[in-house]
Amino acid sequence: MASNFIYLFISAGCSLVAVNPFRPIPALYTQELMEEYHTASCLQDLKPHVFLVAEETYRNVESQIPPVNQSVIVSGESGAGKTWTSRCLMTFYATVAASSSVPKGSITAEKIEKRVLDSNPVMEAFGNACTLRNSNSSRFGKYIQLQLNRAQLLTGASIQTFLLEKTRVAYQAPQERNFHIFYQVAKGATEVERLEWSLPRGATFSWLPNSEKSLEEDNFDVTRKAMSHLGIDSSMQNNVFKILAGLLHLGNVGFCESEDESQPCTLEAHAKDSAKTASRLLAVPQERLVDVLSFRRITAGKQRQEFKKACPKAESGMRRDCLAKVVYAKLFDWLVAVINANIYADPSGWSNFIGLLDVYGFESFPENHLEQLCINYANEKLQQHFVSHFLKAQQEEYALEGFEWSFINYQDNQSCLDAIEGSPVSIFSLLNEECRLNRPSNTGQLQTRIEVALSDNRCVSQDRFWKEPNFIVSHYAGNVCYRVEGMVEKNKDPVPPELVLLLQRSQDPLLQELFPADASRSGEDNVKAQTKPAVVTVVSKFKASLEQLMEILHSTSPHYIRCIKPNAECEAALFRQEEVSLSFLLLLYKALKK
Ligand SMILES: Nc1ncnc2c1ncn2[C@@H]1O[C@H](COP(=O)(O)OP(=O)(O)OP(=O)(O)O)[C@@H](O)[C@H]1O
Repeated sequence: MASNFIYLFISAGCSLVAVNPFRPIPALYTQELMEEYHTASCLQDLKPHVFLVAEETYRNVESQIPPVNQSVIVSGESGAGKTWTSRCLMTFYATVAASSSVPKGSITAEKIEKRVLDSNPVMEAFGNACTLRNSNSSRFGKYIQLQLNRAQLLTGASIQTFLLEKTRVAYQAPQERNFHIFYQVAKGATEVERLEWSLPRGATFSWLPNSEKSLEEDNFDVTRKAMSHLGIDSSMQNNVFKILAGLLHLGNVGFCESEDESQPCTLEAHAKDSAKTASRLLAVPQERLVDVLSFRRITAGKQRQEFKKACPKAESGMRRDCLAKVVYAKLFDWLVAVINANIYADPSGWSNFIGLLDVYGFESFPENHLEQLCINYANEKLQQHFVSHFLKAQQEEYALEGFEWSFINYQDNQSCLDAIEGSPVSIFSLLNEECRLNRPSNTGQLQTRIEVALSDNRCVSQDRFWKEPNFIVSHYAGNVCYRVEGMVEKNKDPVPPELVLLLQRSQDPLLQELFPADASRSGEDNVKAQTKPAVVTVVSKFKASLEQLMEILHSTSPHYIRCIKPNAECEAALFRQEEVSLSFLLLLYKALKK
């Protein structure tokens, strides 16, 4: 890694491999180099580079040979450089697609490119966090469609996001941090804002761990400026930050164990002030806030009478966390919608697109939950897509060069996908059934059901030495053992209706927009009406959005950029053969089992 060589091609340009140098190499990303790739008469003569993929896709659109629309699928493990690579691609398109052909006096193209690029710092502030593996790790998947008109100019864009890791709002693993935006607000607020949001310097918040780490990402000004460019004015921004400050205070609302089960838990001594501030910032009555955290509503009998039951300490804590998660998730979706509204181009204004997909890589931790199952399922889907195109490109290359070859009869990962999402029975269908039956979840029983129902599928097994109920899925990238405990609850992702009602009645204009009251029903009726919601589970939603994405990808001409992390420590110029070769092994051979 002494040189600046970090890119190489495999398989007839079908896939670019990008090795993360973990140090800035400005010479690799200059305007001049961009220009060189953009104006080259023969792209084949140029060195592999992310700009080469960008230019190739751009020219493919210009050539109008079907499929005209292009997609660039950027993959790799956490910290491998996906976000960096996606940013490079966006910068390239924003530069070349807004070049000389813009008519004098027209600022539309420039405006749109600026907005598209400004979506990055905003999305990263709200959706990225410092983890053990990457100090700016994307905690959501992103597909951005860059829309081009007949003159090949960028006229608009749209962003689709997947599976935000919202649990991070209320729980951060040791040495990890919450989403960047919380630190930006806490560190960057002005003195006036500090007073307004009750954020004195040096204040401590349980949901703001490791704030002493100073990261480049803790730059509030950059986020604010980008939000302004995206049409979010300063009063709306303040509204957003006020809610975030409210969530930080909510995180400090701790409960004491109650000695009498029939009585609610009391607030910890210092938590009273936090509850007061949180309720002020979220514009909800303090007693109501404490009440919904301390009591569960139960409706029973023919008359659907409502009872209140005091929650034990752990449940009150869970309700507090749930409140924060639902607010943050809605806020994130709202932000994406606002960004989309500001970068959107009317369909009559564009004819083709280049889509960039930046999704979380394959995950395997000592303990794996529903989130990892969804992430790894998405990676299986993309792997299947990759393998089919990789082989196609390989065989076309052989044919072109006149090699004699016989068709590779590769074994794809269909049986693994069948195990996860197949019909009539799969892990997803069994999880959904448990949610539908709405019975007290019995993890041992669910493990047995998975074991029996999928006994014919060689991709599913159990770790019999682990006493917790589990199942192992043999993914293309390796075996992952998933913990059954908590999966059904996470799949339901329930939000107690009284929490929603609290937010619907907030006096805060943004919360009112995020949680509109059901106009057909009033007051307490709402609680009863919402006690039996139709269950749309997490896996069903995720599967549906992924299928929609795959449909788009299948309709485009795909290009792959596989980002490689050369060492786990994120050290500059350190290339660990054994770690890299493992990545290559996965990349090149695992998919091609004969
Ligand atoms: N081409 C590059 N040149 C210089 N630095 C790079 C390059 N690619 C990545 N990096 C460095 O590596 C870090 C991690 O990259 P990045 O955040 O893009 O990883 P990622 O694959 O998106 O990770 P995650 O899945 O956790 O979001 C970046 O913050 C940057 O410092």
